[in-house]
Amino acid sequence: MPHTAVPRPAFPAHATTAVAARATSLSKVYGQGETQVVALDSVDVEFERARFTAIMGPSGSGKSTLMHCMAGLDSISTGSARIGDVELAALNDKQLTRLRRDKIGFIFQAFNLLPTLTALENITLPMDIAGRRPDREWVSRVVETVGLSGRLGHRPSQLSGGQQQRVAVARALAAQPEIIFADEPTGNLDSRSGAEVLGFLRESVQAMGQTVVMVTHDPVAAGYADRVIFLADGHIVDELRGPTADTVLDRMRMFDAKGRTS
Ligand SMILES: Nc1ncnc2c1ncn2[C@@H]1O[C@H](COP(=O)(O)OP(=O)(O)OP(=O)(O)O)[C@@H](O)[C@H]1O
Repeated sequence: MPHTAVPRPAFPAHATTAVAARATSLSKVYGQGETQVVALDSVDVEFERARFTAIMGPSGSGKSTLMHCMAGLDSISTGSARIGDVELAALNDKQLTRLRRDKIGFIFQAFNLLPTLTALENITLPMDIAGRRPDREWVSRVVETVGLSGRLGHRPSQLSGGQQQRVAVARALAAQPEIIFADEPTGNLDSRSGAEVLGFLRESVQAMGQTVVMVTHDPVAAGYADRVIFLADGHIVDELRGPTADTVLDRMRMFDAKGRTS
């Protein structure tokens, strides 16, 4: 389906790149000596702009580590992690904080909303902190897309889990980040609310040209993505384009069978 071109603000240096984020020979080692764990072992991956990528793999395979390293939440050991053309390892703490604030959106399993603020205040909070004036038209479009129009004055405690997660999705989308990283964003939701949230993420990619990278264990969630990459033992072992829940499940079964026979 064609993507609607949406004017994007602020980051002309990246506007021509088709890749929103890239890892090259990225390794991450925790600890030293006997307790050393190689969480990522020379990973090469590109996250294409205006695409929805899911990261899957067994527990401990390195999914969260990859996401945290790419999002500048964790340092890398060797190799390279870039957002657009920016090499994360070259930034000092202050620059990294600014990059995360200005260019990256986060959606976590816990919604991380501030209880004393309304839904709308939560949505615009990152921009308020950054001293950026929210683009009202854009925020309205996001709010409408995620179906929150009638709930903007509510505080998180007055919203259902699904609605709270939609606020978290809207908060990530409203600032028009270069890339959104989502860690099990539907893990705490019932299947209907989860489907809604995934539908909104899908819509944000398709209609708004957003780039989304999502860690998930759920083949149904991965079926909303354009592409699934599979991690095992800190390596990317496979990828699937145009996945469906069934093809993802088949691929996972294949890995399980291999794991049992090898
Ligand atoms: N801070 C840390 N210190 C030491 N080891 C760590 C740390 N964080 C992660 N690890 C190890 O790195 C490996 C990869 O962990 P990671 O959390 O990335 O896996 P995951 O695929 O996200 O797992 P899960 O699906 O269970 O969340 C694991 O062996 C884990 O124990």
